[in-house]
Amino acid sequence: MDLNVSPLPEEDDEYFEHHFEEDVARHDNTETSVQTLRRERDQRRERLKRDPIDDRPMRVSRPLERDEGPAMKKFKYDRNRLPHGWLDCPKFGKEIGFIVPSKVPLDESYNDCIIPGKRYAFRQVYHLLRVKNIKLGMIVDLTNTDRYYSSSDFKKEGIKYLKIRCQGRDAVPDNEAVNVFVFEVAQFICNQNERQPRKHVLVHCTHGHNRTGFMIVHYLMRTQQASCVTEAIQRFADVRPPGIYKQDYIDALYAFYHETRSDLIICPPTPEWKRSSDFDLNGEALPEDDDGVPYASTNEKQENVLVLTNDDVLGDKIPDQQEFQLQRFCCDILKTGQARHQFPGSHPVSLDRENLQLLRQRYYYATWKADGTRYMLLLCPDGAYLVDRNFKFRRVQMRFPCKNMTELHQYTLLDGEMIIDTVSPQRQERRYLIYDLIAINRVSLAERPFYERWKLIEKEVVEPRNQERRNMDTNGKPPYRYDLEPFRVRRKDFWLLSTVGKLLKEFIPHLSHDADGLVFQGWDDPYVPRTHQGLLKWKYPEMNSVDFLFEIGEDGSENLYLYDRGKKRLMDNNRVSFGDDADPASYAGKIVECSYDSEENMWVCMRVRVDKSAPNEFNTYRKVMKSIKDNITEEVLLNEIGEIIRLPMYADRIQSDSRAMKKGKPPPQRKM
Ligand SMILES: Nc1nc2c(ncn2[C@@H]2O[C@H](COP(=O)(O)OP(=O)(O)OP(=O)(O)O)[C@@H](O)[C@H]2O)c(=O)[nH]1
Repeated sequence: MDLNVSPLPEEDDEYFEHHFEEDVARHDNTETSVQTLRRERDQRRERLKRDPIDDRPMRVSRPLERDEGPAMKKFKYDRNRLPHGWLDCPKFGKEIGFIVPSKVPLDESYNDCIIPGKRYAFRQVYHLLRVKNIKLGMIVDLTNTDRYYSSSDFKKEGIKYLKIRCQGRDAVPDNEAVNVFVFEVAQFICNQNERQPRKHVLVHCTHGHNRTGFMIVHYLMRTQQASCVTEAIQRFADVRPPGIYKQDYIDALYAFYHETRSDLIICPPTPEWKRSSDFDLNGEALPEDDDGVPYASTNEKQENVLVLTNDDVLGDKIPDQQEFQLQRFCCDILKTGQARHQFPGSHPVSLDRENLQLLRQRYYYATWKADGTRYMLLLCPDGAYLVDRNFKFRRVQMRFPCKNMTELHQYTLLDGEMIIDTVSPQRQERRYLIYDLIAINRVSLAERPFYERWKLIEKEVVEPRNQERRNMDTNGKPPYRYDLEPFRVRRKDFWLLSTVGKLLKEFIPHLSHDADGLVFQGWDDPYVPRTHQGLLKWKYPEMNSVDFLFEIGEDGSENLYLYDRGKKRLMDNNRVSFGDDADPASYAGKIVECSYDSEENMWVCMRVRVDKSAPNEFNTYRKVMKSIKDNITEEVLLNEIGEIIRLPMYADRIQSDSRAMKKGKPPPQRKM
């Protein structure tokens, strides 16, 4: 079938005038009716200007002729056609909390096509809700077009209007759109003055079933008004029968929340009012989305990503305002004051001859320096948020029950490294290695000694997940599938200094992920945000590195920059090599991590840091250079540690720690 869908803009005005005259001729010629008709004509014209693509007529069942004739007029008049099945689709459902699911209200310009009893514009919405004693405070429009009504009057009425364009049909709303929906609706409902009557949120797509139901199910899940997907889908179906009637949407919800599909949920058949209109005259489904907008098929299977990398972007973007709130929480808990845009995570300094003395003065444990991507992880009841080094948050669908096993964590803040374990040549697993716990359920632990925080990681975070998983396994089919989460979670191990030799020679070479050195962690230290002079990192000398900004000057010069108190600083006399075949121009504007080649007296680019947007501070560079010059080799380090552990202060504490471990407390050493 030849579908001609191109709008004919040059003929629009003529078309509107023609129909205006026809309409006037059909009505009595009173001033009011002419005025009403003129207003309707102008509204149609406005809508077309606003949304020329979406408003064009698409559903034509025969080829168009280029001449002006009755067929053309009929075709053009279709631009005000009703959405398929709209007329007989029930207007709105019962409230679910403070949300009312609805079909799209169509403004007065559609009145020609709707007999009075069936009209459903915002005038009718206000009236019908008033009868039910419901006050409307917010409208969420999930349609993919602006052709149904104008939103310009809502502000005057004191109603918040939110447009989230969702294509519909085969494509479920994307994860970012869901994040916006849940955040905005929750903000609106929760921030209302409790002493005043609560206002409701009207959510509509075209018919108020699939996209609307999908969003509401997400909302119920994330606000914990439903304990599982089955319950949420059922609750929506109860208030807006028959609920979601697209199998793909139901499957996507189960998949998103990592739940096994329940046999209790059977996808209802397409309602009668929709079915009859889903086919064209030839009985074929038309290639349109639910709003009559052509859509690109999303059925093409996404390529399976076979190789995991540390640069993969994990999780989904969240609204800026939500990000700001979460940033504020982290800064408040760590008391980092005004600098809210800066990542507040603790950062170690390089080991050199000077700070090596700290190992003698304070009690340290050691761990391998896992080489993946640094994230803090903020656990909220509505999901978990990965916090990267740029202090950007992305939502991941993870489950973190509390120790009491009935609630989920509410603002628990972790710190750790995301690594990729190569389990076998064919199998990789992403794993988050937690090495610190900064807050539990909004209570800061930052002042508590490290060893307490470290113990609590297992008790409060890891063990409840494992226990729930075991319980589910013994109860039969688990509704929640931990194995489908985007990464696994484990506490990172720390060892007595006396085992550093073993750590370097036996443990690190057999690790199933990359490691680039050691971290020395003060066992009694509080959590220190940003640079922590007492937290020490030792890197294999060839891995000591600096992150530069690389740029090519107008004269073709290759320049390395650092930051010096926030300003770009050119590092004169520092040269970089990218390898024989590499084109330096392809690195321009990027942050490059470089190691130092002492023989050639130049930097060697190891990789591009896509996780960082700024180079190292000059101060960091100075420390790295010092540690390169000091050249603390494995041998120097082990000799030094050999002496330290014989010091009385260390020997005593090592003994008491070892005794404590033997008394049934889990030893920190564990095979991976
Ligand atoms: N504190 C701590 N950090 C660890 C541990 N294991 C791995 N790391 C990582 O080590 C990083 C610090 O080492 P750096 O070599 O400075 O890491 P980097 O990402 O290259 O940082 P820059 O050189 O400053 O850009 C931390 O940000 C963590 O990502 C650990 O057990 N404890």
